[in-house]
Parts: sequence; structure tokens; C-alpha cells
Amino acid sequence: MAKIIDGKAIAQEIRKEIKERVEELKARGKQPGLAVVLVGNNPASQTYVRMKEKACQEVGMYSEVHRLPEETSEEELLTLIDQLNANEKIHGILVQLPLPEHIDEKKIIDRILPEKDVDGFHPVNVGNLFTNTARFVACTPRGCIELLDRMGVEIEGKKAVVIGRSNIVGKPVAMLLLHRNATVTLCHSRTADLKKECLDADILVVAVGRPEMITGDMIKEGAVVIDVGINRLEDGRLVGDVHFESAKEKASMITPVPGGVGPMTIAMLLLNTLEACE
Ligand SMILES: Nc1nc2c(c(=O)[nH]1)N[C@@H](CN(C=O)c1ccc(C(=O)N[C@@H](CCC(=O)O)C(=O)O)cc1)CN2
Repeated sequence: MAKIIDGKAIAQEIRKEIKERVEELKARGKQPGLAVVLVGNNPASQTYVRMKEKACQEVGMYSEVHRLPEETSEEELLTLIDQLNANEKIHGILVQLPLPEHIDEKKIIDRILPEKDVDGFHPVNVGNLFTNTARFVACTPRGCIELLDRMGVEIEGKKAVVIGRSNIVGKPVAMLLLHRNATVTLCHSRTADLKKECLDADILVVAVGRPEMITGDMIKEGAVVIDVGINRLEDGRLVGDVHFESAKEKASMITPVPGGVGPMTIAMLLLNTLEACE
């Protein structure tokens, strides 16, 4: 039976450490500042933005949230980004995704100064991740690695399998695992024999966005399973991409959903903002 990786508790521990570092900075006359931009009325995005605002307050960071209507034009959003880029109180800028369809996500992200891109989505930061010289790494992938480290999981020399090749999670987490000397396989919807690849994994990271797709019979005895998926079912339940009940019988450690990787995303955003200020 697997040990449950308590992401909520680990994120709380990290937030406490960040609070202490913010207090030290404040004593030297500096306060980290984060600007969060939300366009439209996506209910999940509204929740995440509120969580980010509260997290900033708790650790003593300055924060401002710009809530813009759904019909905001690309030009208006770019103008706001320019203002935030020039604002000395702001060390980190985050545009909550997804954006409404009429706005080109790439155009907006590219406009954020790389040194304020605490989401780690700007091409300069993505490129630096590739060469292992990253200033900012995307929050969810960084959170996955932090969970492994804080649970004492050895990464070097292990077979790591990542399922999902998104720019936000799959690709960056594969790169981070590679930089830690894991042997990495990156799987996707066209992978010929997904079960075979999964059964090879000492560390399995799943980020596909399909509820409970990975079942216990696809997991090697003793593997460490990191479930990045957050899926809301019709009955209101929140589940991951991994079928938790069957997977926990095979894994040595596993993240739950909720309470696994999710809370780490916000903890890593605070950490990136703190580092941007430092
Ligand atoms: N600009 C960004 N947009 C989005 C990101 C991101 O990193 N940057 N990631 C996701 C959403 N996200 C943060 O923005 C996020 C998702 C989930 C959680 C979380 O703590 N989840 C809880 C469950 C919460 C619930 O009840 O719904 C958990 O897993 O325990 C935090 C942040 C997409 N957009």
C-alpha cells in the first residue's frame, strides 16, 4: 500500500519558509509584488486567482488582481502588460490561462518581460530550461520535482515516464527530470503501447487531462506516482488522471487529487515571485 504524498502539507511548509524570507526582505525595505490578470468569467480560473491573492496576503507579498471583462481586446491586454512591465512594485506578472478565444495567448505571454515571467511560460524562460540555465520554471513542473525531493525520492538513474506532452507540464517536467539524471520517456496520445511504457517507470508523472486513465495494472510495483490531472466529474467529484484506488495498491508513493500537485502550483508561484524580487 502506497504512502500518500501530502501536497497540501508540503505546500504549507514551503509557504511558511517563503513568509520568513519575505519578512527578511521587508526588513531590508523590499516587498515582493505579484500582478495577476484574469480575463473573463471562467469559474475555475476565478477560484485559482482568489487562491493566489489569498496566498500572497498570507506570506506578506504585495499583490494586485486585474479582473477584466470577457470582451477585453488583445490590444487592451497588451497595454496592461506594458504598464505592469514598467511598474517597479511588480516583480512577477501572471496571466491566468485559459484566455478567451479571441485573444492570442502566445502574443500576450511573449509581451511579459522574461524577468517578470513567474509562470515560466515566456520563450526565453522555456529556452533556458532546455539548457538548464532557467531563471523561472513553470510552477506545476517545479512543484512535481519539489514533491519528489521533499519525499526523499532519488531521481538520478531512475526510469521516469511522463505521460502528456503539453508545453505547461509534460515537456517541462520531462526536461527537469532529465536535468536530474533520470532516463526519461515522454509518452503521448500516439504512443504505441502506453501500458508497456508505464510498467517500466520507477517514477510516473501523469498529465493528460483524462479522468482516471492510468489504472493499477499499468503501474510497476513500488513506483512513485505523481498525478497532475485535476478533473471535475459530472457528480461533482474531483479526480486525477490516475485511478487512485487501484494505483495505490501498486505504488510505493502517490499524490492524491485533490491535495497533491495542485497546492504546489501556488506555492511555486510564490517562490518564483520571491526569487524575482531577490
Ligand atoms: N497562468 C497560469 N494559468 C494556469 C496555471 C498556471 O500555472 N499558470 N495552472 C492551472 C490552474 N492553477 C493555477 O493557475 C491551479 C490549479 C489547481 C490548483 C489547486 O490547488 N487545486 C486543488 C483543488 C482545487 C479545487 O477544489 O478546484 C488541489 O489539487 O488540491 C491550484 C492552481 C491552469 N491555469
